[in-house]
Parts: sequence; structure tokens; C-alpha cells
Amino acid sequence: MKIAFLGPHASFTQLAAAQLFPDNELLPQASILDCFNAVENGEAVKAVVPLENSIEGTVSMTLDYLYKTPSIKIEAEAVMPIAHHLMIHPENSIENIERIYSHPQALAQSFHFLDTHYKEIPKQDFSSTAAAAKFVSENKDTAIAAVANQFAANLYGLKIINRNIQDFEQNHTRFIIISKQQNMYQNDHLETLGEKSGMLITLPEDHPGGLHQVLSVFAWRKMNLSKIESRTLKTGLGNYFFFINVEGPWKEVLHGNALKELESIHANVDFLGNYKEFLLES
Ligand SMILES: O=C(O)C(=O)C[C@]1(C(=O)O)C=C[C@@H](O)C=C1
Repeated sequence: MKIAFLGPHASFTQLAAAQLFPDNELLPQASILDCFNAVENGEAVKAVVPLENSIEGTVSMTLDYLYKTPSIKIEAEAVMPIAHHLMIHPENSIENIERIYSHPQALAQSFHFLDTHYKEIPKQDFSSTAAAAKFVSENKDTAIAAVANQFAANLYGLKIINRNIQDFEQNHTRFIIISKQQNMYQNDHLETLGEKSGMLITLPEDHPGGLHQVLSVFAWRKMNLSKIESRTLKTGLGNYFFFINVEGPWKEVLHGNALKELESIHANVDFLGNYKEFLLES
């Protein structure tokens, strides 16, 4: 079975995918969109993509493609500790760094460190932390640095000049397994943190109390919401869809009266799956 992931090798997403699928072929992709496309067109059966970080919040691209690709569902969530390091080519020195590259999430998670110690040095977005590390290793003649993980430093032969530069020591990213089936991924070797359901909800038009009505469907049934995120529909200011997580196994309830109630207030519900959350090692 082929599993797509945001590459190249030694990205955080690969570290997550390797723990979730130790016996499968991992296919590196250049972007989160490519991961969705690989699953959509059958090149890969599943993909692992980042969804949310404890410092920087939601990975909006993942949320957008979940919304845009209704055939794609969620099979599991996995939380992994994230440590960022600043690294350079071993033939370069720290004094002459002219630019720092990384994934925008990694730059944002290390913003205060970089702003305090490397304020004047331009930062530039890259498709992933590992892609930035690879680029630094291939360009020893330019004085550049990357924010990436220990595995990237080892794989691409880079020297770490600052360790653990994330702005909060406790830094975790939540990844999801996506696929076109609606399976519940199981793994007895990983610690399970809980079970939840995910859905995307859109309201027909902005009206007073619309979101309140949706939330009350869950509140009256004492269903605990563990996440609610609004994201622009891109059709105009004020138009949103909502990504909602409800704790526990509750699919039966949703397909019963709760779903009818949501329909009666003209809410559109795209059920993403009933899945478990696992804990990964860094
Ligand atoms: O750039 C990487 O290495 C990734 O796997 C992406 C990503 C993300 O998008 O959140 C994954 C984990 C970290 O939060 C930083 C970057």
C-alpha cells in the first residue's frame, strides 16, 4: 500500500507517516495539495498531512482541501512532539548567514527566537522544513540556514547551531491520515489518546444565531466539542465553513435525530469520519 506524505525525506510529516505506516511504501510529495491529489487519483491509498500545531494553530491548506475534496475522509489523528533546530552547511559559519529558510509553520513556531537572535536576517518560506534543509545542503556557497529537525540535519549533513528554538518547549503538531475509504485506522502499538468524529458544516446564509443553532444540537445531547475552527469560504467576507470535532463515538447519533435537526436548520454537514487519536514519538 502506498502512503503519500509532505516530503522530502526527513520532513516532520515523514516522521509521523513512518510511525503510522512502518511497513508501507512512503511516497514523498511536494505540497499538501499533491498529497490530496495523490489520494484522489489513486496514486496513493492514503496520505499523512499536518492539520494543526499547538503554537501556530491550524494548517489552513489542509482544512481548505478537506472542504474542497468531499471524497476525502479522515481515518486517524496523530499527535507528535515537534523540536526545531537552526542548521547550516558545515563549511559555513554562523556569523555570515544571509537568509533563513523553512516551512511557514516552522518559522512561525520559532518566531520569537528568530526575531530576538536573527532579526535583520530575511526569512523565506519553503515547501517543508526538510526541503529547506536539503536546499541548504545543496548550496554550500551561499550563506543560508534552515529551520528543521534532527533527522534532516543527519540526512542532509548539516550542522546544528541552535537547538530547540520553538517558542514554547511544549510544541505538538496534529497530523491526519486521509483516504477515500471511511475506515477507522487501528494500531495496537501506539498509545491511543481518544476517539472523536470530524465534520465540516456550512450554513446556507449568515443569519443571527446560525452557529448557535448548530452548536446547540450537540450541547443538548451533552456531546463535547474538542475543536471548532471557522475558515473562509473565499466567496466573500463573512462567509465561513466550520470544522468541528466531537469527542467519543457518536456516529449513530449523528445519523439519527441530530442529523435531522441539523438538516432542519438547513446546515450542510460533510461527515469526515469517526476516528482515533494516537500519540507518536518525536
Ligand atoms: O515542514 C515539515 O517538515 C512538515 O512536515 C510540515 C509541518 C506543518 O505544516 O505543520 C509539520 C510539522 C511542523 O508543525 C512544521 C511543519
